[in-house]
Amino acid sequence: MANQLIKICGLSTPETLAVAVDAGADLVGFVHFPKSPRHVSLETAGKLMHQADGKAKRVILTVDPDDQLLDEIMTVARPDLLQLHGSETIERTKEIKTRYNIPLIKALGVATAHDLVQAQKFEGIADLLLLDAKPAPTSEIPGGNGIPFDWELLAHKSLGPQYMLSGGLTPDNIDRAIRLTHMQAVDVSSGVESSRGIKDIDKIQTFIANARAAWRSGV
Ligand SMILES: O=C(O)c1ccccc1N[C@@H]1O[C@H](COP(=O)(O)O)[C@@H](O)[C@H]1O
Repeated sequence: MANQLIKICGLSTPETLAVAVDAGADLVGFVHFPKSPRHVSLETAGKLMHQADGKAKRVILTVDPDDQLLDEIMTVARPDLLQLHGSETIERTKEIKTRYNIPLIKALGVATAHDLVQAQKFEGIADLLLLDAKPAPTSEIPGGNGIPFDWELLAHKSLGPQYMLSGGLTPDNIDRAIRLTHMQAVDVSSGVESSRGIKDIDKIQTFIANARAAWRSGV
């Protein structure tokens, strides 16, 4: 994979997937979590994955999956990477890595500097550590809520290339987010939608162009 990574998550149609891939997304994500407005069945995910084969790395996002679901994901959808976006512990993450031997993205909620210390404990266990805002207590879903956390927490850190920034990123704020945090990997879902769960072609293209421009300018 490239040094700088852009992941477009929550894709659910062939048209928007094609736009993301053509615009240069490095990773494309499919959400398999029934409470999400972006949920796709594993059969649909499998078809979308086939479409993106060889063009972008394909990610299935799940929340606290048990082994039965993971077995199904590996057989039916066959992703390149698995995103764990629940409260999977270090032990559970290690167990999944050992059992399935697949690159893992582990999402970690951030609200304070202490959360970054907690996130660092997953270094070397998951392949990418996705820093996301913590969901509101009333939220139905643990991510994909379009909420940013305080990027100033990352401003004077030099986190390695295994860290990925997410949470409330948009085409309008991605330049500032990259300049402030110096992150080399970013992930977006809500910020490239016209309404909840509906991806917007222009926003996908602009997000990717703006992220690449920020990195090109030397941050
Ligand atoms: O997108 C979802 O519906 C979703 C559901 C359950 C867990 C995570 C989900 N999305 C991920 O959340 C982050 C941030 O998203 P946003 O850009 O703030 O909307 C991102 O990694 C999505 O992949």
